[in-house]
Amino acid sequence: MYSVQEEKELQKLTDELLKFIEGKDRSYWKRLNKKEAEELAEKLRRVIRYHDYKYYVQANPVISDYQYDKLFHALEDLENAHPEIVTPDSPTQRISPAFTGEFEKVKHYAEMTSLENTYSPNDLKDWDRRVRELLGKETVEYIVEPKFDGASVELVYEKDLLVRGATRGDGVYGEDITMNVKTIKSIPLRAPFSKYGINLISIRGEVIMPKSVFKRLNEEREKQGLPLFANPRNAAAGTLRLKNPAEVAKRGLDCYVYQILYSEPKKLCSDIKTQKEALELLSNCGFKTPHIQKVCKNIDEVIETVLKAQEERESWDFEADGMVIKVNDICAWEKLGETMHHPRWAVAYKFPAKQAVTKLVDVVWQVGRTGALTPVAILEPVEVGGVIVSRATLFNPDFIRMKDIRIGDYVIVERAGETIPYIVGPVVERRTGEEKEIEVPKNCPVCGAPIVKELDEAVPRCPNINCPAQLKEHLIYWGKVLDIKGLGEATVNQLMRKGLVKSIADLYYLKKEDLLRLPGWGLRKTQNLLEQIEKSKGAPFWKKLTALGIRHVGEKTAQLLAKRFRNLEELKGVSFTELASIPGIGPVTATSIKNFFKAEQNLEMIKKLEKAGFKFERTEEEEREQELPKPLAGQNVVFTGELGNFTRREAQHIVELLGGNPTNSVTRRTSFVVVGKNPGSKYQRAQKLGIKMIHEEEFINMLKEFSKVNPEVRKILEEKGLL
Ligand SMILES: NC(=O)c1ccc[n+]([C@@H]2O[C@H](COP(=O)([O-])OP(=O)(O)OC[C@H]3O[C@@H](n4cnc5c(N)ncnc54)[C@H](O)[C@@H]3O)[C@@H](O)[C@H]2O)c1
Ligand SMILES: [Zn+2]
Repeated sequence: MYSVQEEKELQKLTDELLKFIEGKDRSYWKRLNKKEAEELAEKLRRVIRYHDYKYYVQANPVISDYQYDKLFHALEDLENAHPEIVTPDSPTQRISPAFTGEFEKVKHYAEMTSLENTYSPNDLKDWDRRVRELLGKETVEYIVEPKFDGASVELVYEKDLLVRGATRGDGVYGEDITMNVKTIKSIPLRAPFSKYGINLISIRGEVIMPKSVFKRLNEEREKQGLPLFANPRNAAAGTLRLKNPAEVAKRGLDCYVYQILYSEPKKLCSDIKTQKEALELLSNCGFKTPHIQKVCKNIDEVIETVLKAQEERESWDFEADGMVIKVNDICAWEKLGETMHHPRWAVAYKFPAKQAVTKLVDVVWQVGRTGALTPVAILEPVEVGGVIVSRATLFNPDFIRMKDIRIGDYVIVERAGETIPYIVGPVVERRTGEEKEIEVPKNCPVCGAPIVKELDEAVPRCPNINCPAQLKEHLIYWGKVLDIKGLGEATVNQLMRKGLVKSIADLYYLKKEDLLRLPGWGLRKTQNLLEQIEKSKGAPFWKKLTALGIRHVGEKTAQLLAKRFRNLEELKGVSFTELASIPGIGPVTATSIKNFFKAEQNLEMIKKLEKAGFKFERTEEEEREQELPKPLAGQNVVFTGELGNFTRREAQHIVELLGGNPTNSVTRRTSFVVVGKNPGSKYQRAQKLGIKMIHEEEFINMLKEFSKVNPEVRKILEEKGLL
């Protein structure tokens, strides 16, 4: 959507505007003439739209919320001072659209607006005064709830059944994410609304990722060398947009609901009179509602409540970025109405950001267990929300480039709950000219191997399989893939600690005497391990390739490669272009393979392995199989539904044996679809695309025919009693 050049320019404009609007108020905006006001407004709109895109669509904001709100308020004030310059597409006139384009658009039952933000008790008093004036009342009763920091959703129930879940989108239209929403355990699939005389109801809530879950997810991602989520909100929003509901289900999302948007035949105001009553109804129907929902008789009590919550929020298991104050009387909502952007009957009180400014002294690069290099900022120690912070993550080099962070800069550090402290950005105004650019090291800080970059990732990596930072992981993986019993984590730890294994190849030079000297190692155990290691020399070529742990070369890819190349020499010798053009490989995997063989350390290890008799070449059995006819060669086969005679994995394996390519999704390139019992959405998709479909029986008949030429397949069919 935005080119790198445009992004740079917009970042620069953002900084200029933030500086420019600082300390300016309504009286200043009033003094501008129409042309000046228009020009300034257009600039503000451009940067706000850009930050909306980063925040809502990419879930990757590049300025703090506080800075964003400053820009937004400036635009609001400017437009208020010059009503004639307002355009219908101004961000103040509508909720920023957040459509990925990957889901179907649906219209909400009622508009899902945003909230007005306030930052101090005084702001709240002003807001209360306006509410009382508009309602013509001495005092107004409010209700205070946490402001959950997640992704807003609309849930629709018809005759007690959950029929739809949608994102907020642009407030009027959202995206249909029903499949994903259904995987969230705290959202009931059936809720007894009919007991309360409701046939149809649309409710609003927030899907969040609990802090504890978020922490685990990021730890997991770090292990896998995947980019980390900056905070639970991004993680929740990102998860809801996954295309695979099974993956969503694994992520441990939670949901709190806090508003009835629409219901029938029971109506808001006439039947459901207060927000408190609405929350109780939702709770009685089995939903999670805010754990704080305090009714306050006036604004002073509200202020007391929000300040108390501000103290306690660290102990909540979800992230909240403030509290929401609503007029309790629902009939008053209509009287107060709303702007294009937010209701007048509710307001958010934002907790002060846990931010601080300090000096970036240095950047060190950490090598993760998968070889990923992560830049870590070394800071002059500073207190952020009650904790002393001296290190913060800079995520990856792209992040550093995007924000133009330099060594010696004063930087804004933010910490949100369980989140690792991170750098929001530099304080450009405080630059002296002495700052230095941050460079990605050319060599691994742990082992010295030249650093490589994969095509699809922002992370630089150390490609050396024997890099001390990675060796342990690789040894365990090696043992697992080659089925070396006894080479588990405990043994690997022992071998590494005693210095017996400094490289994978060392496994094949282990001596009986050395092992016997290890605590707890008798003759049996020692012999077993040595035998297992010896046996691994006879593993198929494709398994040996898998064991190398080259990024993007899992079992399937390794099998492809082993079919194409007889040995490692052939694979090493092939050009990038040729490698990348093999179906199922592509440029990303090809780059990764080439990178692997670029590291001297890896080549040396392979030599050492071969010297010990561990040969990277096809076994006789693999050669024989290679010569069998491949009747499904070049065909992409998809399975849907349950098969009676095979597991999904078995069926896919048979297709592979016959030279075919089992894939998981139906596209125009699919050759045919095998349909089992209760087929899923792939069935409809195949129908729509006019792809050939066969039933399991036909599939088996086909296999019977092929088994005449392929003994492997014959063996499987015989074992299953199908021949
Ligand atoms: N940093 C950036 O680049 C950037 C960009 C765009 C937006 N933002 C931030 O997002 C804000 C706008 O986002 P927004 O429109 O989602 O508004 P918001 O997050 O400030 O507040 C409104 C949201 O609060 C949620 N909410 C949580 N608990 C609630 C409760 N109990 N009752 C009612 N609503 C509740 C709702 O989903 C609602 O959409 C901005 O003010 C800014 O802080 C930041
Ligand atoms: Zn290294």
